[in-house]
Amino acid sequence: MTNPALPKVCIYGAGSIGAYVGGRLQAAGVEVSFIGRERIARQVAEHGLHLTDWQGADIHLPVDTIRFTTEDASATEADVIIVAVKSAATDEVGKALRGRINSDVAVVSLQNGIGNARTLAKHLPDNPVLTGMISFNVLQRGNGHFHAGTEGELMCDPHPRLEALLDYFQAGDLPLELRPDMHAVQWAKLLMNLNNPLNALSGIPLHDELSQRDYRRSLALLIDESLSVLKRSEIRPAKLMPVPMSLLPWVLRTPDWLFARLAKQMLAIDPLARSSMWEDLEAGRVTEIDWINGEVVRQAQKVGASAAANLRVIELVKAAEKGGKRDWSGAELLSELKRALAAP
Ligand SMILES: NC(=O)C1=CN([C@@H]2O[C@H](COP(=O)(O)OP(=O)(O)OC[C@H]3O[C@@H](n4cnc5c(N)ncnc54)[C@H](OP(=O)(O)O)[C@@H]3O)[C@@H](O)[C@H]2O)C=CC1
Ligand SMILES: CC(C)(CO)C(=O)C(=O)O
Repeated sequence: MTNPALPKVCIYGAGSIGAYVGGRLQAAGVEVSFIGRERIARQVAEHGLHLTDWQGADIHLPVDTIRFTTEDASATEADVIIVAVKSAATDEVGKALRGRINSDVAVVSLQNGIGNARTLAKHLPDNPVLTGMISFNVLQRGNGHFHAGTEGELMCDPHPRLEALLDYFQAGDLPLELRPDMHAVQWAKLLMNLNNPLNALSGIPLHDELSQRDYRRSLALLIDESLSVLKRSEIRPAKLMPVPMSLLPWVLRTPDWLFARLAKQMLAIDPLARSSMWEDLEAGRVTEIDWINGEVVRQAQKVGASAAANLRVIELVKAAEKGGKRDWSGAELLSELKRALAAP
C-alpha cells in the first residue's frame, strides 16, 4: 500500500538503471510508473521485475503491480521524473516532456556525462531540473531481471520532493545524498567513467579488465590527461573515493598483486558486471563516448590543452560502433594511447 502524500515517481527510460532504481523504490513503497521501449515492456508484461544485487538482495515485483508504458503521456501524473535514457536520447525526452508537465514537477537526470541536465533544462525552462549521479553498475540479464553488480550510491541536487523520498531511497538500498556541488560530483564520476570505453573495447567483464595492469595503465593515462585539462579549467572534481583523484593514476599503475591489496573496493565487483558502454556496443547502439571522453576533449579545446589519448579512445569506440575490433588486449590499448600521446 503506497502513501498518497508521497511524491509519485516516473522513470523515463526504463532500462538497466531506470528499471532497477524504479523497481527498488516501488518495492520500498513509492508509487512508480515506468516509460520505456517495447523490448523491456514485453519482458515486464511476461515476467514482472526481478531485481537482485551483489549482496544477495532478491526482489520480485509481480506483473500486475507494474505500471509500464511505451507512451510519453504517463509522465504527466508524476511529481518527480527520473530520466535514465542514454545521453543520445536526452534531447528527445526533453522535447517529449515540453508542455506536458506542470512547472512544479522535479526532473532528475540520473545519467552519466556532464550536460544532460542542461539539455533537459533547455526544453523545460520552468521546471526544477536536477543533476543526479549513480555510481553503481546495473546489468540486464533478460526476462525482466536487473542485477546491481557493485556497491555505490546516488547523489543529487537538493529538492524538497527528493527530501520527502529520502527514507524510501534508503529502504530500497539506494542511499541518496543531496548535495550542493553536483558539478564537481559529475566530473569526478566522469573520471571513473573513462574506464567505460576501455571496458567496452576489452570485451571482458570489469573485474577481469581492472585486474590487468595494462588496462589500468591505459585508464591511468586517460585520467592523468583529463586531470590536467580540469586543472587548467579550474574545475575541481569532488572526492568520491577513499583515494584522492590525484593519486588514483599511481594506484592504477601498481603491479597486480599490490593493486589487489590497495584497491580492494575497486575490485569488489560482481564477476559478470560490465560497463554500460559495453552493453551499448553489444546491442549495436550508439554509445555515450561523445558525452564522456568527448566532454574532456571539448573542455581541452576550450582551454587550449591536449587530449590526444581521449581523442584516440573516441576513434576506437566509433570504429567499434561500426563493427570494428572489440577484443583489445591491455597491451594493445596502452600502445595505441602512448602512440597518440607521442604524435606531434
Ligand atoms: N548501466 C549502468 O550500470 C550505469 C549507467 N549509468 C548511466 O545511466 C544512464 C542510463 O543507462 P542504462 O540504464 O545503462 O541505459 P539503458 O540503455 O539500459 O536504458 C535506457 C532505456 O531507455 C530506453 N529509451 C531510449 N529512448 C527512450 C525514449 N525516448 N522513451 C522511452 N524509453 C527510451 C532505451 O530503449 P532502447 O534501448 O530501445 O533505446 C533503454 O531501454 C546512462 O547515462 C548511463 O551512462 C550510470 C551508472 C551505471
Ligand atoms: C558503474 C560504472 C562506473 C561502471 O560500470 C558506470 O557508470 C557505467 O557502467 O556506466
